Amino acid sequence: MRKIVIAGNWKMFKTQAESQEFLLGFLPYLVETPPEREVVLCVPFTDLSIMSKNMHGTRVQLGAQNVHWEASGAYTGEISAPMLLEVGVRYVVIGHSERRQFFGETDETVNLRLKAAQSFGLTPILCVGESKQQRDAGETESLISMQLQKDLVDIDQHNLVIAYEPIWAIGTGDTCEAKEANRVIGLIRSQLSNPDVPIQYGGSVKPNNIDEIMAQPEIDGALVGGASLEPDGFARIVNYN
Ligand SMILES: O=C(CO)COP(=O)(O)O
Repeated sequence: MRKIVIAGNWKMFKTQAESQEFLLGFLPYLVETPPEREVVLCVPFTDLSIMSKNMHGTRVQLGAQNVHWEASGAYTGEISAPMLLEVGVRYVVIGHSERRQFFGETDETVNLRLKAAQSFGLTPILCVGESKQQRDAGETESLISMQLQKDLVDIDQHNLVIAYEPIWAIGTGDTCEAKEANRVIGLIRSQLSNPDVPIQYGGSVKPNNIDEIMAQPEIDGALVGGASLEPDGFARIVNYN
């Protein structure tokens, strides 16, 4: 049985005060969430500590949005795995397309970050996916295969989540058709040594499309951006039918 993981990625949204207001609205809905679903909130670094304290004893797991590959060192502006562990982080998003696009992340640094996260016991959520241009050029399959090949060198596939996030579907309202997401995710699975790795879909996941997405046999969860910022909407996603 593959694990279901529904994760919110808040990106660069919510101050500490706003994060606490979210929790107050969101936590009560979890009484309806089937116990086998893992619920994760990947929040800005500055929210981690207070979220950790106030999520203690709940079923929500804490996630970060990036991690450096060294445990410590002269890396201004970076955060290491031991620092995340100390504040209660369990998951970390790695290789998000926004990191690759705006902050120069390469498959090589993504691989280093994955290794560091795993060596400290964090579960990475590795993001892969093609741009519109790559899709239109018929390069979706080859691009994703290459990302997986490079990103997963020496990675333990028993402590890993993968998110298929087509870049053209992120923040656009232009969701990848559920059947197409299912097809690509099946393809990703066929390239893994462990076929039980949970593989999420991400890109304009909303309360009104989550049921169809989660009805697909290959899709094991969602990585949710904009719709995870609002307690009622994210609760509807977590409590999909
Ligand atoms: O990038 C995403 C999650 O990591 C998806 O963002 P949206 O859900 O806002 O499209």
